[in-house]
Amino acid sequence: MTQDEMKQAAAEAALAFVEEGSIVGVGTGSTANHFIDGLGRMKSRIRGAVASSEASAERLAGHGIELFDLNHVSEMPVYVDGADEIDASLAMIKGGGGALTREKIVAEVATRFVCICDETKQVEVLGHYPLPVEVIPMAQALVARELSALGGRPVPRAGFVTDNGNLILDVHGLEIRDPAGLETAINQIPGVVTNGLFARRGADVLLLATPNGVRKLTAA
Ligand SMILES: O=C[C@H](O)[C@H](O)[C@H](O)COP(=O)(O)O
Repeated sequence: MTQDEMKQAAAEAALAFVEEGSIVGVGTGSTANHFIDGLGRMKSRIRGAVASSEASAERLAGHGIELFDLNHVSEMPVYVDGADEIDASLAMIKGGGGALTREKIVAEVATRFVCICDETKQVEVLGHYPLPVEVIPMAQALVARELSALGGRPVPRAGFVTDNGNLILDVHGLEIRDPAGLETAINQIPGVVTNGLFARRGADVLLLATPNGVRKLTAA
């Protein structure tokens, strides 16, 4: 089974978490794309979706799924998205595709966060995958210095601009023993929009695809 087939299997399993007549929170990335395609097949059974990126909005619209402005949505039973790394407590690193800020906003409104991953994303300690930090451009040098002081090696993502018009610093070399603490600490740096740690609000359910099927894990 290829990695992409595993991503698809996790995404298909997440369709069971979609409630009839609801507005669905939709993530970004190659795994979320499989979920969007599945959602397209059941579009008559949902009201619509809130997208976490321009790319996902375009794919959802391509399936004829109605898009809702988050400002007009007060109830969203589920948010479904992939991750770059996930640990046993279901804390994650996200933002490999640069969509971390909108993902965190949409996820916050949802009652339940369902993470869809292939087994390569599961780790004991977060941080091998570089941690993305979205930064307001004029603060880039300041934020880079502060991230270095926290023990990381920030590298600007060359030629990349987020959907919000900002930059991404990918922070290498972190061994993240306290994900919620580091999430808060980085978000305190002036000029940081948000960082890719999803620990204060991690996943509630992990659908982890393996060659032997999809395992369901829930947060303790
Ligand atoms: O910004 C992108 C997101 O956080 C993605 O959910 C994450 O990078 C995982 O992407 P993929 O499903 O393509 O591995």
